Amino acid sequence: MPDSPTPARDLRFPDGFLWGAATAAHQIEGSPLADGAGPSIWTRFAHTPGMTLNGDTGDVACDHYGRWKQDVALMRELGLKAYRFSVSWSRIHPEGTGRVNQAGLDFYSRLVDELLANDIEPLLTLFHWDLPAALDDRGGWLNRDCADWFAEYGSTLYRALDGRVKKWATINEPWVVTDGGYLHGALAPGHRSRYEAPIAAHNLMRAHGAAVQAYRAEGRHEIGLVVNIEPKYPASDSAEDAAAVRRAHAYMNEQFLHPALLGHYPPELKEIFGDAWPDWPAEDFALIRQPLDFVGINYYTRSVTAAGDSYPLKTAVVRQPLGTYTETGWEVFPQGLTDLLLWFKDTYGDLPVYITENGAAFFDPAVADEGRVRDPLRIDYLRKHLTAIRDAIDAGVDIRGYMAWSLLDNLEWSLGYSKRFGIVHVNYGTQERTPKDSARWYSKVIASNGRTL
Ligand SMILES: OC[C@@H]1[C@@H](O)[C@H](O)[C@@H](O)c2nc(CNc3ccccc3)cn21
Repeated sequence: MPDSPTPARDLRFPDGFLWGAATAAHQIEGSPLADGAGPSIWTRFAHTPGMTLNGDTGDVACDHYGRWKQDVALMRELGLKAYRFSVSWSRIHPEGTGRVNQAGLDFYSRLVDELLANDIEPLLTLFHWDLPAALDDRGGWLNRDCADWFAEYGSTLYRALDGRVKKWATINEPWVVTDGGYLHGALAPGHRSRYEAPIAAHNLMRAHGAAVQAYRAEGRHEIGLVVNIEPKYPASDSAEDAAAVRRAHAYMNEQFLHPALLGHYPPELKEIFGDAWPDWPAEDFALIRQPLDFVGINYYTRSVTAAGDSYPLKTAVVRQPLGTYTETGWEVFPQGLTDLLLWFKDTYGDLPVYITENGAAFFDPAVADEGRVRDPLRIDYLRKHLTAIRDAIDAGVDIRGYMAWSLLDNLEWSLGYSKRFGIVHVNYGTQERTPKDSARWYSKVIASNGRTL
């Protein structure tokens, strides 16, 4: 008798697995100064000549501020169970603190009600990089008062929305904010200082802790932190490359999760920043380390890492000759997501995890005559990463949901509108939305809870 064929693997995801898609305010809303909103650092940065590709700004973006109702209808048509979005702080507090702009609150209140009316669960991110310009004028994340500013802003939203919003995240990707905005300067506010970066990073985490503390006083549901992490693999078995991996892993993957979940920094950060790494007050870690209900992990790629001359890590990322790369130059490596999730569980325990971002920019064709956008590479990317998540679940990682990045093609920060991550195509001239093949495929995945992967 031939061996029984390998049983087809049941790829079904756990009952109640939360399937959704993600966006961020500055990237889709447009109308940054409408209805009493104050400017953010991204409005200021994008209007500074030379800061963004082609001088692209968020003045119009996807006009979600005007088209939010049709966008929710589109989410409903696609069968999304959840929608991760961020709130523009300066719509709520135009000066960052103090005066509340009711029209700004009303926009998000209407959006949340429309989501709930369409059986879509809102996942709200307080801060997705668009700091009020008025607070940057007061030092921004370099000012220790930012913890109080952020807690005040969070409390304004908790009081207005908690109960309708039951899953909150404080900060999206503190690593990108500090590495891009304070160390290398490619992102707003465009600073380039190895002295400022650790201060901004530490204050972001103090602000995270203060916002969680404020939530425990005002809110009755769940709150977490969202980080971008990626596995670092040595380019060779040399001691130099092993040390480079250790530095790169500490700098990206542990710099924020360690203080938030363990109450201390990895020792490599002092090695990396040297005299630019302050001695932090012990009481800061009691503030930062607040019990969380979940962690959001944004996963895109891995880094094969060698010793090198990058600043300040002294590493190099080694391109893989046989690798597949996306339009943003990121290697497609789904196994890295499984490896990373197993590391997270081993390091931080059984805290629930949401994959709060995963997706890719590929060169998508224009909308074809029959109204289709063929994006097979994106379907392949998403399928492989969902399979990698399934592997991690089978290995015991408590993964509660998946938010595809992104619902819509949108403004890719300094790269402007040059990179399309959406499962829905946006014609920026007409603002027409066209679900890509990946959106249609994802709808079937959601409807079958992963069986049709
Ligand atoms: O780049 C795609 C998305 C971006 O549009 C989101 O706003 C942001 O949350 C986001 N984070 C990453 C993670 N990686 C990253 C690395 C270097 C610079 C910027 C992002 C990718 N993305």
